[in-house]
Amino acid sequence: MGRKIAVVLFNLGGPDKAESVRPFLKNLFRDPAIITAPLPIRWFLARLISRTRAPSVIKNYAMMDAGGGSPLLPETEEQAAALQTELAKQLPEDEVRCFIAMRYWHPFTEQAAKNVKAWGADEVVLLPLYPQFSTTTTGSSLTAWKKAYKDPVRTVCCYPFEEDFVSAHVERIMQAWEKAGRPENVSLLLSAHGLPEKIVKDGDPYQWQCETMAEMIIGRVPRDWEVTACYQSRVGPLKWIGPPTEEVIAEKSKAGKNILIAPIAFVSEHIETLVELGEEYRLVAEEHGAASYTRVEALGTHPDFISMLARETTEALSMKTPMRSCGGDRLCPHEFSGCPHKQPVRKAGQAINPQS
Ligand SMILES: C=CC1=C(C)c2cc3[nH]c(cc4nc(cc5[nH]c(cc1n2)c(C)c5CCC(=O)O)C(CCC(=O)O)=C4C)c(C)c3C=C
Ligand SMILES: [Fe+2]
Ligand SMILES: [Fe+2]
Repeated sequence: MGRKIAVVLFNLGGPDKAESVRPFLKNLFRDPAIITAPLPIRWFLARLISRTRAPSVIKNYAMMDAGGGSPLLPETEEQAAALQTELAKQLPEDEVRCFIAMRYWHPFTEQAAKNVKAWGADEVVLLPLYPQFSTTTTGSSLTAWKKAYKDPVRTVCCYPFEEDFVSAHVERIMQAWEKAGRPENVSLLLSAHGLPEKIVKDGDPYQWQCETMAEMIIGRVPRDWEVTACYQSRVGPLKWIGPPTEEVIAEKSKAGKNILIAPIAFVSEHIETLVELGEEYRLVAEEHGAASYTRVEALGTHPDFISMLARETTEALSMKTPMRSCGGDRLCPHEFSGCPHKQPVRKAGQAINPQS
């Protein structure tokens, strides 16, 4: 008799309809991983920000073809189904089921934990749909999971340097370039969701992982392309990491470039790709005279991405330690105290090999 293996896919979650936008935002801004202020202040800020932000955000959600809500859940369900099929092939002796655990909207992490328990899993693998580790995303989901599920689990923390993951991105980029008519004078923007600078200064490895991954992509696209890693979706008054995607678009547009823009920290389509990259930033490019503007699609169920997720899962199942990165053990250099691998710690300055 084989094992019952639960693979829990972490994602952010998105409102399912216009009325859910405000409570969804409230959940997000109440999270201490997002706003670090003490509890009463955080709850006050969450109420305030969700109330003031909701009207404009509702308009943006309405621009997508998802009934006033986010397409994130159906997109994640497709990925879960594809991964379950792939894992069934790779682990024919076992029974594998994928569960979705969203952080700020249904199906919530707590519900996913109950479902995993009720199913009677022998093994649980936590697999974030965030390729790069951030304390604000995977870290926050891990905290919520640990509160809800007390039995031992295995965790894949991140996979930003996985060969198939990087090459799937390069394939999507080259396909978009072909579809745009193979223009010359290209400026490729590798855009990731931003973070407040303070979170990175406090040891969050997300920016380092995004930019090291961007270097790997740069090595694989035509040499004459200009490539810039940049950060989108700034929220609130704090200083965020940069350069901001919007500013890079304006600058490259003024120079008459053919802009290709690829999301490198999102693996599915949602408000940040369809509306922000697809609509808002397109207007910025047009306004500043870009020769063309092409949005590269997110990976979705790209077969190489799904088989990479399956491989990470099976590797995690065969490891002696409960936490895995795409490099096996700890990927992040010593200075990133936010890395969830506490042991072993790399010494400062020790070279890393992203592909090892
Ligand atoms: C790479 C993944 C993400 C990081 C890092 C991240 C950090 C982060 N996000 C906010 C605030 C918001 N994010 C919102 C939407 C959103 N964020 C991510 C991913 C990351 N966030 C995704 C996938 C989505 C889309 C969800 C969907 O509904 O489709 C939103 C809601 C939209 C809006 O109001 O603009 C907010 C707010 C902060 C403050 C933050 C780091 C501190
Ligand atoms: Fe976000
Ligand atoms: Fe790490």
